[in-house]
Amino acid sequence: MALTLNSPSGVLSDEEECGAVFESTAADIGGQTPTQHFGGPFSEISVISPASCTQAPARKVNRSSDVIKRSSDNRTEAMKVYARVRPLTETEKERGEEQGCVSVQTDESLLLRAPKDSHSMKSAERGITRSMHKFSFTKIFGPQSTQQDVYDQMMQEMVRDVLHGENRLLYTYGVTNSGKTYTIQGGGGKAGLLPRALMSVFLKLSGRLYSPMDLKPVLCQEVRQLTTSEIRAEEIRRDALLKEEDGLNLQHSWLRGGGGPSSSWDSGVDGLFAARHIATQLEDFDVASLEADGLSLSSGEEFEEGVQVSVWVSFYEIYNEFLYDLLDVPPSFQQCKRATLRLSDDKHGNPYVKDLTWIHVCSADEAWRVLKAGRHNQSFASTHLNHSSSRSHSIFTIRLLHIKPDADQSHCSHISELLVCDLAGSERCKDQQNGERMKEANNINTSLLTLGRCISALRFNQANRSRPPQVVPFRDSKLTRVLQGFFCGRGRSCMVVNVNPCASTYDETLQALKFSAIATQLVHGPSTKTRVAYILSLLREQPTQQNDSTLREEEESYEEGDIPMFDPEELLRAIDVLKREVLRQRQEKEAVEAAVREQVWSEMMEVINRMQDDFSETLETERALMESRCENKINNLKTSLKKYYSREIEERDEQIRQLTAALEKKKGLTPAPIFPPLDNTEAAPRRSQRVASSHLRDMEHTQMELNQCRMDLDQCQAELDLKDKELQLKILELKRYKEEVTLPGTTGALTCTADCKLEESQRNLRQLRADLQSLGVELQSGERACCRNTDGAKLRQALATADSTLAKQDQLLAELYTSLQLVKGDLRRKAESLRHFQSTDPSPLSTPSTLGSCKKRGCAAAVACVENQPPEKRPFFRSLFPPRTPVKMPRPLTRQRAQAVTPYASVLRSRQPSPPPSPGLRRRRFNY
Ligand SMILES: Nc1ncnc2c1ncn2[C@@H]1O[C@H](COP(=O)(O)OP(=O)(O)OP(=O)(O)O)[C@@H](O)[C@H]1O
Repeated sequence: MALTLNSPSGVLSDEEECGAVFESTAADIGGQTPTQHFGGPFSEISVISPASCTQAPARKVNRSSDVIKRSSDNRTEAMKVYARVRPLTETEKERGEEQGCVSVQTDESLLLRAPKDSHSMKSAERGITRSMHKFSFTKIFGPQSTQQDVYDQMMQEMVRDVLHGENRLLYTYGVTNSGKTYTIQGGGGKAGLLPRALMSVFLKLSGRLYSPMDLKPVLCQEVRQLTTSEIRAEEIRRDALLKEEDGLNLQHSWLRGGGGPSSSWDSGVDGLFAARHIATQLEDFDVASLEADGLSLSSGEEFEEGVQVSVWVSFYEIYNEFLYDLLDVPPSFQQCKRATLRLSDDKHGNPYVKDLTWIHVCSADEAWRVLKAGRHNQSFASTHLNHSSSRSHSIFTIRLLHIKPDADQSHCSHISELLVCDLAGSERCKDQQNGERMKEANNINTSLLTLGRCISALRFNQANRSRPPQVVPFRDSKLTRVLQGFFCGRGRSCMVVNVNPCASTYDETLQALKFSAIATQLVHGPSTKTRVAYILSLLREQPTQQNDSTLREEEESYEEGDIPMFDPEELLRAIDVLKREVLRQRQEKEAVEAAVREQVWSEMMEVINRMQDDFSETLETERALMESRCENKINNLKTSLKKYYSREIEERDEQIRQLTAALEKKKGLTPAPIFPPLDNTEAAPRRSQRVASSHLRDMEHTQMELNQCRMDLDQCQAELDLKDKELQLKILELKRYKEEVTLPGTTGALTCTADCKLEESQRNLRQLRADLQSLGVELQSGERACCRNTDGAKLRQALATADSTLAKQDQLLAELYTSLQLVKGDLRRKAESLRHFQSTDPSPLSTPSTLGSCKKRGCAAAVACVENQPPEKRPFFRSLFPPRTPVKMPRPLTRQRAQAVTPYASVLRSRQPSPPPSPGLRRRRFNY
């Protein structure tokens, strides 16, 4: 059972990160399909060289945007990897190679099943690997796909891009005998991609071909102006090559007829020979008969007005890690040693094949004949898998010089090229019986392995941009050095994986597909013209009238690494470019910084919001807790206050009831309860109601106290009236005493009675004063309590009236005392005269009783000496607080007796024992 995996290759958008599948195994053994993803943005693949070519030293190449109207290189694109499965031949079917090990499931999905005798199946049976593998590609061409299908869906776009001035690379990869050469060049009467591309190019360039040979490509991608002699030499070279190709065709025909010896030449390395007669597989089909592809490139539409294109081709091979020029015609077909080519770097670091032969071609037929001539020089060998197996990597290049013809001197404005690389097939070395073939296989595998390592390193660097980059081993093989530019931004590449469906080559096919899976991870970055190589390309010497020798010297100087002198204008241009680059990079960094800041800000806001929510929750919990605690405290306080005030009110009500009872008892009435007993079972009112009722109760209480004070005052007034009456009576009694004293017989008795009455009056007065003092204290507190009430003024008025009354009474008493003193003095005189009279004339009046009474009078006189002082006139309230001098009481009144004396005293006593209110209570009562 096969599982469908992600389709990675070629379907990544520009902005997508590479999440492609490397390979997958499936499921017939019950394992879950493992996928390997490679992340990381592939914004660019290369920074080494610019996408477009460097400029020729000999000509001032205007690479302005008017030439390149279409620039698809300004965006990233995943590397396109195609797969092509060739059909099985009848022979292979007879050998039993058809075991269904390769099957195309969809246009993008290829399934490999390990055949029973394969190494993979053995490993799968041991549980090491899986028996099924599934691969995804940009597009899969099955066995029924024609060359035209492959060209239309794969090559056509590349040709168009090259015509538009871009660089493209097409290379085939696969095991030997898988159809690589067939795909590139064709076979069996079917033209491959290359002849079709040539045909397409020349069809599109019809009417725009630049026929003179005066401009020739040199170095990596530069142009040199040829002299007339050089042009002649180039013409001779081309004609010779075409003639050779014609001759080879004749020889080929003769050879195909079975006559003549096969020619071979020394490849130049260790006496290896390439079997030249094998190079007869390329069909001699007529490229001119090829149909024009669907690519519409109407004249004048895609090119700038006046621009013409000069087409040059080159063909070389990498054989056993040596480069051979396939267009360098040997002097004869005799055995000779081929010259090897050198790989060099220009001053910008771009590798190029030194002394490579470039042939100017004016038609597809000429180009095709050149290719065929070169192919006759290519190294082939007959292996046990392929009787005409390519033993080298062949690279055919079509280079287009975009030229603006000028009356004086034409100049090249742009160069683009198409590289078509037919790689040698990988194979097992142990299968090779021949030592040469084994060495070839080793070198082929080594170079292909290096290509795989380079792609892996590039993929790693793209996927892990934050980590230190891996060194890409381009220099480990000639093949990777030649192709390096296309992996580093010079242009885009396209890979065709040819699949041999034979069961016997299953293991090698699997390895090739795994390698291609790595390649699908690569992304081509934008080839900006602000890269280092491009900027350096601007810093070149201004071409002057350089002749050939100068150019040759210059070319040599590049190899020697000499530093040329730069033109000031070019330097200024380079500075402008650098400024723009700095600006661009700054904008990029700012965009990245803004994105990072945005991300950090959003994350911080998330954290802050979370913290805020947590704090709010905690705050809410704390608030609820505090509220419940405060509620409990308030309830407790309410309960305790309620109890306290209930007790307080009950006590006061009790006191009031007692006072009322005492008052009513005095008045002879039945007491009625003023306040009903507090009902504790009532529902507790609300706090505001409680406060209001508390205030009301306090007001009522104060009102009651005022009423009580008023009653006390009335009582005092009544007592004072009573005292006044008693004083009037006493005055009358004193008058009577006077009258009695004037009578000798009754003087003593009257005096004693007057003394007694006087003493009693004095005692009553003292008691009255003490009571008034207590009343004053009470009134002061009542006055403070009632200072805000309207009744306070009345109370104060009443008190002032009482004060004046008492002052009058004091004055009256003083006058009474004075009168009494006079009476006493008169009595004493009378007593003296009486004693004198008795001593001279004893009389019955001198009885012991009389003496006793005299003694009593003497005592009374002594007491009178002390007490009969005139009372000090003081204000009433000051008199209420006399100095605490002990008063000598003739008959001291006990407290109980004082209480029992008058009801007013009992009223005062009832107000004494009340405990002082607590400060809180006092505040509560008065502070509102
Ligand atoms: N799509 C195809 N349709 C028909 N025949 C094909 C196809 N592909 C390959 N062949 C045939 O298979 C044989 C081998 O093809 P080819 O020589 O191109 O393989 P190769 O991969 O280039 O081998 P090597 O790497 O050894 O050079 C040829 O005879 C070719 O005609």
